[in-house]
Amino acid sequence: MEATIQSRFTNQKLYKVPTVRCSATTGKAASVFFPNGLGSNRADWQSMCAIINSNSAGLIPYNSSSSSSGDNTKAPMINGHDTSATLDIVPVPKLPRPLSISDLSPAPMHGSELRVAYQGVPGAYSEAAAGKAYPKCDAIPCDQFEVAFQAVELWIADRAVLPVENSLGGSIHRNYDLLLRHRLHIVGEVQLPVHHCLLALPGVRKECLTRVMSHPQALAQCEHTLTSLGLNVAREAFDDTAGAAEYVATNGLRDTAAIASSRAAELYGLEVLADGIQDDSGNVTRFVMLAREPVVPRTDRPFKTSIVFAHNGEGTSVLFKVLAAFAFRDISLTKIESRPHRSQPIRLVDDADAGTAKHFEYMFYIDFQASLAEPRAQNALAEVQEYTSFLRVLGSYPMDMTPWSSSSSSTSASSSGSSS
Ligand SMILES: O=C(O)C(=O)C[C@]1(C(=O)O)C=C[C@@H](O)C=C1
Repeated sequence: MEATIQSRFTNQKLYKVPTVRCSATTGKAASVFFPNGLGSNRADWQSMCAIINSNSAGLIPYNSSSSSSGDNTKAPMINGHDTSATLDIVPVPKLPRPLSISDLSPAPMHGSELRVAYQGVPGAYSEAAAGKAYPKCDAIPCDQFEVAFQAVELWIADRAVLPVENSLGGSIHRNYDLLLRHRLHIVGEVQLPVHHCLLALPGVRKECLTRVMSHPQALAQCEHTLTSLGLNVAREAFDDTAGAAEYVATNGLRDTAAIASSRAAELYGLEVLADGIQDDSGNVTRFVMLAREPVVPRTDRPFKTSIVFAHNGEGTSVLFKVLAAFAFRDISLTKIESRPHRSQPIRLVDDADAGTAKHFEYMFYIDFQASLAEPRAQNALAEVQEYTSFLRVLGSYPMDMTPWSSSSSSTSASSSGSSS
């Protein structure tokens, strides 16, 4: 079966492309031939959109007979999954390319004073968190958490905004480990209600799906809802939610859906098959803001302080003593996390500035509700220092007090479009 792509501006027929349609009876995608296999990366996708827009001959020119010659029964496969052309290709706006370890070249500024690094591509929840933390900032995508740290250290960005915990999936351990390895300071936090959508190419129905891709946290946050929607299909992890949406779009995957935000659907030309698919309507992710310099702690508004400590002596009572140091001063803890740390030594510096490498079994991370400007917090930390071999304050920063309600931020799963 073939169809035409028409110019959006002149209605002139530009190319003919074979289409794929899901069989009404089996729900399986029919095999089709696509003349120029769609590219598998952002550059290919953008240049393809440019080709379509500029009427160049990237696809088979209309009236050409070449599509009917040769083996035209096979769709190109991406990792074993069917791809096909889509008639609903929506050219994506020119999106910034994520920074990577091998390419940390500064992104152009868009007139904003503050550049904020986040992990993922445009449409990721981390981008939304950066916008919530710093409205009107220049959000800079990075392909890994590590790169976001480096971007701030190398003055390519002024801040990084990174997820540390989700109300359903728990801690994002990688960022706890990176907080320890890098020298940045936590200067704030934002809580972001996370409202997931099931996205697919236009015209694709739920019955056609053999795979759902997303960030592992997002897959975990939607596990039960996917099952209740009858989607007992393969799950595939991706670096970030919006990246999964982009991958489905750029590769024309009609048997794969992505879990991502509605903004990702708009950016990558996907349709929302189901809305609010997170297992808990109160799904929230906590992000921290990082900077090269700490904020000056204050007492005129609620502050939180984050610390990390370790102890390499004998005995199990250290943790008990540390917790008591806060309890006796009526300081509430909002988080305690332990991370195994045997393989990486920490360099400890003594009063004579002599460094020694020490191995610790575990690192303990604690967040408590007090400002470092408060004497009770300073006294608690002085006591903690006595019991431990290593103590570092990761930051003392204003708490995110924004009220949000689960009913306004997300709703229970509902299906829309052609998914029924
Ligand atoms: O993939 C994204 O969109 C992200 O911003 C990452 C991330 C995470 O790491 O937890 C952020 C919020 C959601 O919990 C799901 C994924």
